[in-house]
Amino acid sequence: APAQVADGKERTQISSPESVNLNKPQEPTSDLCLSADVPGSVMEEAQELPLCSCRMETPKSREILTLADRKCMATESVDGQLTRCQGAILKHEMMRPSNSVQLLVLCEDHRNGMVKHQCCPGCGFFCRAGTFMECQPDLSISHRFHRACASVLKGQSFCPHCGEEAGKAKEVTIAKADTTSTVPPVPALAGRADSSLSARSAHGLDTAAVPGSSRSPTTLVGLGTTVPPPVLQGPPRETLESILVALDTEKPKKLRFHPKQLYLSAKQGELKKVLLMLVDGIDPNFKMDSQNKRTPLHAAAEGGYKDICHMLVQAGANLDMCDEDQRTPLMEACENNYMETVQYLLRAGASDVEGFTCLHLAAKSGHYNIVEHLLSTGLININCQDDGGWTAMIWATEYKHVDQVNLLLCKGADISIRDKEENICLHWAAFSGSVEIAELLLNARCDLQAVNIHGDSPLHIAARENRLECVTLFLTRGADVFLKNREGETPPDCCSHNSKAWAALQANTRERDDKNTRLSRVEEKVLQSDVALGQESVPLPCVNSVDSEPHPDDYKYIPENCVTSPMNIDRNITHLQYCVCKEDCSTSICMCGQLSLRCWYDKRGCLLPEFCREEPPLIFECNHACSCWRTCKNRVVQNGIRTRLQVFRTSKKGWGVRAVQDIPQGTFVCEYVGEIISEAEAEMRQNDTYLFSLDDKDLYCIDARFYGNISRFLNHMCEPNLFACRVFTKHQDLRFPHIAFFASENIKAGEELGFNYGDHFWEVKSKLFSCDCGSSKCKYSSAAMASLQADSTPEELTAPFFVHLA
Ligand SMILES: C[S@@+](CC[C@H](N)C(=O)[O-])C[C@H]1O[C@@H](n2cnc3c(N)ncnc32)[C@H](O)[C@@H]1O
Repeated sequence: APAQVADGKERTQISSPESVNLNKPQEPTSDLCLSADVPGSVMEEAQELPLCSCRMETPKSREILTLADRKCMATESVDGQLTRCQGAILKHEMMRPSNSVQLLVLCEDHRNGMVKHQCCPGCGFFCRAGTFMECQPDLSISHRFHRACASVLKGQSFCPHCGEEAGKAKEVTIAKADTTSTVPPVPALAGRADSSLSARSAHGLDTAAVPGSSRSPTTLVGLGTTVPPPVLQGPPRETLESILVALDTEKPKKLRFHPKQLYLSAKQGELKKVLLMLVDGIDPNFKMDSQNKRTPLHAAAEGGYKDICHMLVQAGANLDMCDEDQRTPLMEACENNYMETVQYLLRAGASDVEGFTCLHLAAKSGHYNIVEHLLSTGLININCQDDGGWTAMIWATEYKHVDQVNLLLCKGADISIRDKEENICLHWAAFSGSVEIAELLLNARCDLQAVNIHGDSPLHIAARENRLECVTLFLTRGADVFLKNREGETPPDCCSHNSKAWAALQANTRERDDKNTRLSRVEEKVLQSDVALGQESVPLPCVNSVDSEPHPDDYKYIPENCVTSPMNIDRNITHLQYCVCKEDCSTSICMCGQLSLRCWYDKRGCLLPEFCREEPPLIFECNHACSCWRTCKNRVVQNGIRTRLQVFRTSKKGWGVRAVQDIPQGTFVCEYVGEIISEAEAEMRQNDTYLFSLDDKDLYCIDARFYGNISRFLNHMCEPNLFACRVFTKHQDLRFPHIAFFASENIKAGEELGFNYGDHFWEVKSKLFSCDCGSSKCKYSSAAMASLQADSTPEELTAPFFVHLA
């Protein structure tokens, strides 16, 4: 059942469709600015306030020296105008103001400036003339940086040298100093990136330019572009690919960044940093061990940073790399509803994985547009099943995404596909209680009678989950309320008795029972005109309108108890109490009232209203030692069956007995007749189905298995309409009373007759079957007995039981 299936199913809680819409993440656009608007948790994890490294030296690097042509690599920025120093180098140790810019070999003048914090840690350019910010933590030091290069954390700006609040820094302007040589302005990276992207667009890829590409070089500098000067001396329109290739050959061997930073920057949408790191040679396919071996492309796709995805792909990121959860970057974008990123990745050649696919994820997450787009590519199999056998239709159904179910139906999804436990999507609609989806599926001819490996139909599931609307829908569509699963449970057995679903199922069961009864009257077959073969005062027919079972003939009908071995019943007439009434024991002079022969019957032969049914007294009827007439009113049970009864085939309990006429309360209906045997004999009998104990100590009992009358067909009822009394007639041997059944209420013609078999019977038998009396107060249905079963010992299963007087 989905309850069972669902236990095995990976069940990540997701937001409801409503909350998904409300909280729908906006597709972010990458920006060259540091991502101060990245959610706090991500930032905290990733970003620490940087402190400058202006006073650190790094040993010389031969490659850099070659690149720098042994000239100072310092760049002065004066109000956006960049100039290169190119002064002579005395010391080869390299310096830089922060680890986010390239290491530089510097002339003595700039080495001094660096140590005095005159180089901006954000962009790596010197601030020695023009307008810039100055933070002065004490009188002896001043830290210079560009306003736009301030460190940003949680929306607050700080001095990138010391971390002081930038608010405390002041803007200073210093007159333009002489420069040793002037170089042309640094060409904008965006110009090259543009051409690179256009080159890709020729191959059908996204033509989106690097954000900020419209900015002027000055603005870029102001924002702190950190592309190192040597690289920027190339032709202004070269492609990104050529930059990367060039850098790959020219880059210093020692990397300036840890590969983890690429992942974190990709995750935070820091395009500029990503670019810088890629240029610096960081492996775009680096796998984060602490993040399930996810790659930067996973991180960028998860955040919907399409441009970063593009950069990573350009730099060689593998589109179909799976993390430890077998998730691809495309799946990340799908799950988080980033349509543009999904479109980009698909166009870039991303493919879906086997098993749990993007389509499953999008269907589960309720992203209609993504599902629609995935299907529109024609690359995705709409019916693909994941490792639980679940299809996108099943996921959308379980998570109640009605629109998606509709979409999948329109696109031809197969609704008969079974998962690993053989549930179809209608089981899942029942499980989640989505009546709207259930109706859509039924209208699409989904099989209402389909059962899973547990034998559960969708109605079983809806009942178990107390999904009233689904229960009602299924019942109106003709679901079988009597269908038993592998545990022998019908749908009503699956739900708790105070649930609304149970009430609905019960009402339906009765309705169907009534209908069956009405129909049965028409189609009923009379199998035997009289099971008693004329031995009773009234004929007792046997009918069947349920199945093809012939009338029961594996017993001998007897109208009175019999013995098969001597019981030594005391039949001595002198041992009898008797009355001396001269008439019919109804006159005022009747003495029976003073004897134990007290008459409990009214003149119709019914028990008097004051008769205690809960603890019935022994009834002594008048006998052949009495002086009253044979027709006296204290003789009822000994006169045998007078009520019109019928043996009939029930739908679930084998044979039963019903009234053919209305029976007033207190009427004697029939006696439990059979073979009187001892307890020892009963112990040896294999079949204990028809045993009825004659006393509380189980010394003797009646077995109606081989010899019996119509009472052997009376079934158990939790709300019985018969009750049993011990009655003495021709003998008064207290060990061997007659067991007589009287009507405990007014009974209508057609009603089944039954008595309460008692707790002892069900304690033993509930391990083998449950009660099908159908009463709303049933104590022994499978559900009600589940707890009792746990308490019983296995021996009880084999012990014979006796039906006792309740
Ligand atoms: C004394 S017999 C009653 C007649 C029986 N139905 C037959 O076809 O012979 C008792 C057996 O009937 C069945 N039975 C009686 N009452 C039942 C009930 N409420 N629910 C399920 N089975 C019942 C059980 O198999 C029980 O062992």
